[in-house]
Amino acid sequence: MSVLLGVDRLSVTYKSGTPALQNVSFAMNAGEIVGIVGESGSGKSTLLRALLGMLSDGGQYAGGDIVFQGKSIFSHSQGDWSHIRGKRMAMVFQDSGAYLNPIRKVGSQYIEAIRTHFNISKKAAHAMAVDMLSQMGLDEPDRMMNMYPGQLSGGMKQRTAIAMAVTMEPELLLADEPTSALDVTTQVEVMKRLTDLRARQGTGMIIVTHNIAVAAHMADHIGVMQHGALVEFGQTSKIITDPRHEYTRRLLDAVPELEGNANGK
Ligand SMILES: Nc1ncnc2c1ncn2[C@@H]1O[C@H](COP(=O)(O)OP(=O)(O)OP(=O)(O)O)[C@@H](O)[C@H]1O
Repeated sequence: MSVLLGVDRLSVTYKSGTPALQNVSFAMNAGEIVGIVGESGSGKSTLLRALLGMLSDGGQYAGGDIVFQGKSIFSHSQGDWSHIRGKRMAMVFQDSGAYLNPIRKVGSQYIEAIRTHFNISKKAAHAMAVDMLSQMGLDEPDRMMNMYPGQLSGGMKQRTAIAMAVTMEPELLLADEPTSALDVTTQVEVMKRLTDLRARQGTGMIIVTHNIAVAAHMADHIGVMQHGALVEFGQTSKIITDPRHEYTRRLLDAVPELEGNANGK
């Protein structure tokens, strides 16, 4: 398997002085799912934004390197990088669905997004969009294309946003709490669709979640963050059965039903 992403001693600080990432290192292969867990403020969102080259205001790289498909992201020109972003690497947020343009029909914004990356007809883009909406488990995707975002439920909007992000068949999908604003049934459904997508398209994913049980269920590797540091990173089965770090044990203890819980609770 080829290495998709290598993160080497990455550090990020905010102008406020907060060291948000401290010497974070890990690597993942193409088509793998990595789950990143940790408490609020531990640096999970900062990590995803840093990987995408999109630190929020006041954030700056303070050391280290990010190598995506064999090339440091810092060696790309701005233009090349924005092309990579959105096609080979895509991101979805907890409330991505809320960012759909409310005054344009779903279909017209979806088709436009596809055609900025693929030189294809509107008709072909329409077919691609409908196919991906149905793969995300949305009924009547043809009808949805003619609707405005305001006519869709929160779950439908979020699934549409995820569909739009993965239509370009990115090699890496960065997902920041992609389902936490959804009801539990929809969460399970969307997570299942994401694992199906990996099986079908070989999409590598980094999924940030508060919930180590979700990570344990989906991910091949789990990374645990605390105070900006990646305190533990390893194979999911190993992290669950033999956690090295006290903080990981505490996270696992909070989900007693998890199979293989180290303490057997
Ligand atoms: N734009 C910003 N300016 C200044 N400090 C920031 C900014 N964004 C995040 N931080 C700080 O950086 C640290 C890491 O924040 P980050 O949002 O990455 O954590 P997180 O693990 O994603 O938290 P959550 O689970 O609540 O989203 C925190 O101390 C936070 O206060």
